[in-house]
Amino acid sequence: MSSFTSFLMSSWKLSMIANRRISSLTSRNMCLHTPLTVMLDPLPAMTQLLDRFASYRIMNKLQNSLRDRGICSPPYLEINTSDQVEIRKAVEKKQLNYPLICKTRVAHGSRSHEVSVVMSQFVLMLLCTPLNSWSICVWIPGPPCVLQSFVNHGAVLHKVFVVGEAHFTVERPSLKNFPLGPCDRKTIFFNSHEVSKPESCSHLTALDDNTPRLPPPSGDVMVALVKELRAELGMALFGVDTIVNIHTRTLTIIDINIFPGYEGVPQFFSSLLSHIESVLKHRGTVPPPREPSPLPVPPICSRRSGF
Ligand SMILES: Nc1ncnc2c1ncn2[C@@H]1O[C@H](COP(=O)(O)OP(=O)(O)OP(=O)(O)O)[C@@H](O)[C@H]1O
Ligand SMILES: O=P(O)(O)O[C@H]1[C@H](OP(=O)(O)O)[C@@H](OP(=O)(O)O)[C@@H](O)[C@@H](O)[C@@H]1OP(=O)(O)O
Ligand SMILES: [Mg+2]
Repeated sequence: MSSFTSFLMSSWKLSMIANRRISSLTSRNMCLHTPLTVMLDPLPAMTQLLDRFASYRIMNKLQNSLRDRGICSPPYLEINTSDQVEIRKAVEKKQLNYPLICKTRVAHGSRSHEVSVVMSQFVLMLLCTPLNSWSICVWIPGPPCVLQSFVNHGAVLHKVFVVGEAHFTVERPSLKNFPLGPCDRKTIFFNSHEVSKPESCSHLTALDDNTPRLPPPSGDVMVALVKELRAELGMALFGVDTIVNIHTRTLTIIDINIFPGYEGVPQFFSSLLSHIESVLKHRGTVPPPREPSPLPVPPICSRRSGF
């Protein structure tokens, strides 16, 4: 790793540590100094979703409690190293399936939506070689990042927008199906906002006409997912991105977002007002939301500890 990259990594780690301290101090201070201030969502709960390592652990934990409802999240690995042998071993041990989708550890911000789909072990290695210190200039995700098994889902994303007790599901374009298993296709690089915004129109989302369309996920399953996630996160304003596996029909969680855009939800403003009214009405009568609990640490591909 170049000294420049180390410098970036150290700054980022420091800023993450500082952010955590600031966010916990800020929320405490705000409540102490302005007792009339009502926090709609606790800052520590929001801060954890800036880090995909944390949000993927939550998704992984959730699938244990929701497996009976046919909900899961794809297997993934936290990557903290450029050591190719170590990464290859970890991918094999965790039984991740190619293609693999690679996302930055930091989940929000302009550099956080550069994603790649890696088709084979060989290309995966290239991504993680010193080449990547150079490729940081074009923002190809490299360590720290997550590798997640790609799930074929017929190019439809079901975005769930949560506002307190209410939630709304909108369909968005998404990545098309790819052949399962390693193959010698080139790695695909894209920005998530080019494929999954309402107006997105990309060759990466274009399906053959004869690809069957799956029915949308059942309302009951969505209710169960949102209920569990609200309790787990201790939050009321967030988004969860889901897809339906075309082979198993399982509802699959791929991402959780802090206070998303709610685009395509005309009821957002009225729902937010109802939520605020409800929060004010029950103020002091309900226990404060849970602090984020320490999560079990999954296999990490690293010789260093995280931050
Ligand atoms: N495991 C997966 N299997 C198949 N497709 C996936 C998977 N993960 C992500 N995708 C595709 O990649 C897109 C971007 O992924 P993701 O939502 O994790 O990125 P993001 O940058 O956090 O996006 P957003 O800004 O919407 O939060 C998804 O909308 C979906 O099309
Ligand atoms: O608000 P911004 O433009 O910054 O973008 C946010 C975007 O909201 P938008 O819909 O208003 O664009 C969200 O999209 P939807 O889930 O709602 O589709 C989601 O992608 C966030 O990750 C983005 O936050 P960022 O990572 O950039 O901080
Ligand atoms: Mg996201």
